[in-house]
Amino acid sequence: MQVIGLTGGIASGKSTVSKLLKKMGAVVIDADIVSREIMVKGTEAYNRIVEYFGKEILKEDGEIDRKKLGNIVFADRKKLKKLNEITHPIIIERIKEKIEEERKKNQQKAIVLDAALLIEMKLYKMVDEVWLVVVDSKTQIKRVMERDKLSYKDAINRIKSQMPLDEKMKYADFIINNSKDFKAMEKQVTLFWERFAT
Ligand SMILES: CC(C)(COP(=O)(O)OP(=O)(O)OC[C@H]1O[C@@H](n2cnc3c(N)ncnc32)[C@H](O)[C@@H]1O)[C@@H](O)C(=O)NCCC(=O)NCCS
Ligand SMILES: Nc1ncnc2c1ncn2[C@@H]1O[C@H](COP(=O)(O)OP(=O)(O)OP(=O)(O)O)[C@@H](O)[C@H]1O
Repeated sequence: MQVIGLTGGIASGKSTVSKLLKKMGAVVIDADIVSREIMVKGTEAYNRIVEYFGKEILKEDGEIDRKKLGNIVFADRKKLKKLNEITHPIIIERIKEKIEEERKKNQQKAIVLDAALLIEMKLYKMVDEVWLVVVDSKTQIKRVMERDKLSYKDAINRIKSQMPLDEKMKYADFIINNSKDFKAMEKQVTLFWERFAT
């Protein structure tokens, strides 16, 4: 079974595109969900994160307060680097396993790996094609601010913590422009999917 690596900057529309691909018959592996699963209470990642960031980042139930941790790491490059060092090797291993599990089941038309950091984490090496969702900078800032209820400055900080779009473009086999409405995006995705799945 072929694997599509779906990537793009924060709030570019990856989840929106992957929902559509799911309807069309793909199974989706979401790297953000994997990143949540590998740091629940009691895991190796959890222990190392608490050791480095302190108990202040925990909620009352002892789980990691992701909003708090996000606010810390997206404002401090060194701390983000540390969080990445702790989590990325574990996320990569878990994604590899998930791809293998889906390959064995062989129930869907394709596997979609939805990962904002597909290039940064070198996950693109595991996929057959890279699809990049792009959005113009103004629209991206607006969507981040609205969806995540962030200030302009915080939205910019998050966008800047990722690889610049022109760098990502070098790795892309196909580019989905999501600066316009849902319909315009759907049209492009349908065309790419028809070519891919037939
Ligand atoms: C910082 C954390 C706690 C914030 O959690 P939160 O639930 O608020 O956000 P969520 O995980 O859903 O991520 C939302 C978006 O933020 C961006 N983002 C997440 N992690 C990173 C990172 N390490 N570097 C740059 N951007 C990131 C992505 O665009 C992602 O889609 C969380 O993102 C995290 O643990 N990140 C480290 C693991 C990681 O790199 N995950 C992304 C795998 S592709
Ligand atoms: N074409 C569009 N027109 C208007 N709003 C859109 C469009 N595509 C996506 N959005 C909205 O923009 C926001 C970001 O989209 P989405 O959550 O799919 O991005 P993402 O790339 O998965 O984000 P992240 O990297 O944070 O996981 C959402 O609120 C979504 O509803």
